[in-house]
Amino acid sequence: MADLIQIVVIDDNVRSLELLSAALDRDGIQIHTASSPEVGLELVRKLRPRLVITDLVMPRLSGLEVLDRVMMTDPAIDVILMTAHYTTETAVEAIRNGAADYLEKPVQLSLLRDRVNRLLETAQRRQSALNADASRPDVVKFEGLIARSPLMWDIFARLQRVAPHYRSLLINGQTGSGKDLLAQALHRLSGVKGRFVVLNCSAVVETLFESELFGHVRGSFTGADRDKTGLFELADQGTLFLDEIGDMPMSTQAKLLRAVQNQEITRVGSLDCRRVNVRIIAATHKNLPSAIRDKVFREDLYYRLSMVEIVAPSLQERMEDLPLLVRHFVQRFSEEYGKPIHGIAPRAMILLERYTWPGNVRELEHAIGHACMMATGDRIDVPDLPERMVQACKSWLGHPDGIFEMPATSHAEFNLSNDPGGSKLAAHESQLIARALSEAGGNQSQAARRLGIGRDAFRYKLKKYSLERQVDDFGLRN
Ligand SMILES: Nc1ncnc2c1ncn2[C@@H]1O[C@H](COP(=O)(O)OP(=O)(O)OP(=O)(O)O)[C@@H](O)[C@H]1O
Repeated sequence: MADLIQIVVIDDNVRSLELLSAALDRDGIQIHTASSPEVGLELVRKLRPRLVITDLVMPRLSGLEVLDRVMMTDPAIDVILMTAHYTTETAVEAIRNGAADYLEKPVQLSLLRDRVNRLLETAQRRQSALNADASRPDVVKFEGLIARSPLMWDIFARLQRVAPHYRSLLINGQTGSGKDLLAQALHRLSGVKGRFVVLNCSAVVETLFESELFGHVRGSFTGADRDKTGLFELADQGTLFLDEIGDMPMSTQAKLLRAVQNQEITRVGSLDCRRVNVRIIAATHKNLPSAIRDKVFREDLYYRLSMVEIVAPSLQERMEDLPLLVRHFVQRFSEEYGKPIHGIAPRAMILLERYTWPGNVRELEHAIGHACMMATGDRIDVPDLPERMVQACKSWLGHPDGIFEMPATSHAEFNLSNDPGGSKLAAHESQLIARALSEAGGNQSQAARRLGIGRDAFRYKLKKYSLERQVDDFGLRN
């Protein structure tokens, strides 16, 4: 039988304890209650529960102190705080300090059940994504984002935590790293009823910014031949995503700040204020603190937006996600183009692993799209990849046509239908390296040449697959 999930509930109001326990009671869960924070913390130390739900205001020890002590005991434990005095600021602050969620009292029991189930489910899926068979797309997907790296699953957990509470949020990350997908995920997770409205700030002419954001009335400027609804109004009760916020002119930044703070807008050429209820997600690949120093970005707007900041990691920082992303894009494009492409030749996969991906996932998506279009057989090979990448790779390999000289089929087969995320490829690659070394009698330069890769690349692979001992067995020969 699977282990029961342990939950500790702490509240000095016994009636409230009973209600919460009854609401959460279901198969697979064991609930422990404590009517004082001290007893609750003792239970936490003894049981190491999956989740702690605690009241914020209690005699002797507040919920925030309980949160602190639980984090010290085991930061992996999720803590939900409950308070009768909910504000966005305190919620965000508590989440910054490590809380998993922050609920208003009296707690709506269906909402509590929903949030608890989501937390438990994400923890479970994170575990599955990090472990074993990551080839199942449902296991390695979170709101449309594919990942198995701990870095990304930490971000997914943060998204889930802040989504119900944030009013404005900043996503920072290199171009093509998935900022747009993260913003969409946040919008969906926030549960707001309104639309997800996007403005790409780098695509708007300076003079039209205000009218885009706030709308205008007919006749307010040359060309304004009818009333126009601005994006703030379109996003009412929903989310406004301001992509490339670093490209917004200073004059518009001041007006944006006012609109975000007051949740009020005025159409250009009108005197009427309109109330709106809009959440703002801003994204940029720029370094905003340095833009503030250069006086092209307002500090007050930055602080407002970065109340919560999410950093999207580059693909280089999470290369363990590469095989999954390759699989995903090959599947997508082979369906799109109606071609029976089932995999990628090992030497092409090696090239993808060695490339530095300055354009991140978008560049990978384009590379695989290109390769699927070019492929003549049932799998992608090096010549199918964009020429620019192959050229870049040739120069690192130090042997102009080395990668082409490697056998395309021999030892390794990256097959989409049965390879769980590249582990098989790695095993084959390590065999290939070991064999080349043995055939070259332990001479690394020769073995590298046989494989058509540079010495540094060869050394890196030796280290990666812990094959250095094999070199020692031959004695060091170069
Ligand atoms: N984790 C992921 N799983 C699947 N697809 C992804 C992932 N991350 C990014 N993509 C895809 O890569 C492409 C680029 O992603 P996205 O537009 O979200 O990046 P971005 O950081 O917003 O880029 P830019 O800075 O240029 O606006 C999109 O087609 C997106 O679907």
